[in-house]
Amino acid sequence: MAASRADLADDGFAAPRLFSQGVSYTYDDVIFLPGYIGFPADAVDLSTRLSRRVPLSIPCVASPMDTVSEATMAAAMASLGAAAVVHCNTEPHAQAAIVRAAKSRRLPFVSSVPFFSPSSAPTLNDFAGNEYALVTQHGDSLSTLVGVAVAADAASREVPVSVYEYMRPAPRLASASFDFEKAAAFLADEGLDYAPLVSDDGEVVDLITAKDVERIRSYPKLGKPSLGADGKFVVAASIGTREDDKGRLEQLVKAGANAIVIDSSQGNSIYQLDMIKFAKKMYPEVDLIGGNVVTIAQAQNLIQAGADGLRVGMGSGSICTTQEVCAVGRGQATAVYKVSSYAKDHNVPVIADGGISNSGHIVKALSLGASTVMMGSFLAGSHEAPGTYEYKDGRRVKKYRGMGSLEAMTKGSDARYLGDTLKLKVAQGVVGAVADKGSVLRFIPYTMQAVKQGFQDLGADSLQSAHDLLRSETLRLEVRTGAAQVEGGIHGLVSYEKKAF
Ligand SMILES: NC(=O)C1=CN([C@@H]2O[C@H](COP(=O)(O)OP(=O)(O)OC[C@H]3O[C@@H](n4cnc5c(N)ncnc54)[C@H](O)[C@@H]3O)[C@@H](O)[C@H]2O)C=CC1
Ligand SMILES: O=c1[nH]c(=O)c2[nH+]cn([C@@H]3O[C@H](COP(=O)(O)O)[C@@H](O)[C@H]3O)c2[nH]1
Ligand SMILES: [K+]
Repeated sequence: MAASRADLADDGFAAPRLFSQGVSYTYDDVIFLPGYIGFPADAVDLSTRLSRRVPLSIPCVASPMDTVSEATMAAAMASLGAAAVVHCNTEPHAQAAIVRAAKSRRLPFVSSVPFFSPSSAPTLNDFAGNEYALVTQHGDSLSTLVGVAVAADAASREVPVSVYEYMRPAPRLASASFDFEKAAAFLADEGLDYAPLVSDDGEVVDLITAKDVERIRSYPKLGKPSLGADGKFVVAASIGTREDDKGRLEQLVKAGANAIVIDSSQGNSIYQLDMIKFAKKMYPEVDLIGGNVVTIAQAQNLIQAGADGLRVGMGSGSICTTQEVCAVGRGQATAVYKVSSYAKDHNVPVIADGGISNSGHIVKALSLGASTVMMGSFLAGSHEAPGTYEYKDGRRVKKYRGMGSLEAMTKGSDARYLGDTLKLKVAQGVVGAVADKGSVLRFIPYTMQAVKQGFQDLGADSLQSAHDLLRSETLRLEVRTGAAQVEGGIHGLVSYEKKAF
């Protein structure tokens, strides 16, 4: 006998019913009921939008944090079809330089190769762990390339000598517009171990080595990169809402930032509304992402002011203490669902920001209406995040800190972060460390494969299809009890090894 309509309607809750009970739920609280699989997992299309006019091929965004998003992260994320938002905890010209660096190439990395002038006498330390350095007329990227210095050659001298005594002649130059396959073919065809990359206007942008090629070849094949209308990598950048952020905004737009994120924990402020209106008037061609918001009323104000995207999440971040300190915020599943259900009617994509620690959280965020997820801790242990690895209790870790931590506030955002309005500084974030996760070029593709499998289980072959299932109330979900959450995790084993891929 076929199940009755009433039986079907009673099996699990539709989202509007679940999220209207006065309970703040987060990702782990809820679980989706499976749908019908009518297609292979590989057929799932994860393409999406960061904001109204910025398409991405995968729904991942790196947080605007100084331990997450600088040039290397931005280039790697764009080459994967995702995007990074370059943080603003630095001088405007330095932030703009990061945006420019990431946009000046088509390779999935930015190496921090040092530049020397021919007369300089660097020590091995000056190579900062790099095997090579570029020698240019004036020791900067804008002057003519005259040679390449090899660290081993510097190390073999008893005392530092001028670079020109041992530098090697500059090999044939590769174009900074070469993508990875083209650059790899160039090195192979020319039989080179390394080649400097030079932009169309003659700036020496970087150096690619055969070792880089080998390393990148060991990762999953790169997909469709995120390219803007300018044909360059999509790179976003953040600003604050102070008067001097207007100058920062101008520099970022000039550097080619494809989207601007106004970075605040509580976006529904007169300061942000004024900044959105100003930016939309001055730079109508650049997408503006407002936030953070967690309610429909907040979202409404930002959308009315002209926001092209919304960042959703308050207190959900792993390093975040806002809910504890200020008693405001919302469970992230509820926040994403509520804001998305309003923003969709205005064609404004939602970024689910914070609280992502596994692929299941990504499936949940996207199926609850988000167009992308923004991640801090998930990416901060990667090779591409700023900073160097350290050892803590025998584990290789990288520092990860909240932008509202005392340490980050005193680093640079002092003025913007309370400094000039409040005499007494109170932290809303902590400083910590996260485990080494290897390269984002390796673990993001695996994570996206897991997300595709989740979508397949739901019966959604795209983000749009997941959103349709949600809105038509075909997608069913339930709250998990504490015991159900324990059951859903690994349990009852004496020991185990957890290896995701
Ligand atoms: N997503 C989250 O839950 C949270 C994120 N954060 C992160 O920490 C960093 C700092 O966040 P916030 O403290 O919210 O920064 P914010 O710059 O928005 O606010 C800091 C303080 O400055 C004030 N302010 C801003 N513009 C002003 C102006 N033009 N004139 C006078 N006063 C002004 C604000 O009202 C607030 O009191 C950001 O990177 C943010 O993403 C911090 C807390 C929570
Ligand atoms: O309360 C906070 N205090 C802070 O100091 C802070 N710094 C960042 N953020 C927010 O956390 C997000 C990253 O969260 P995850 O590590 O969970 O991915 C980020 O994307 C931000 O939204 C903060 N929140
Ligand atoms: K938190």
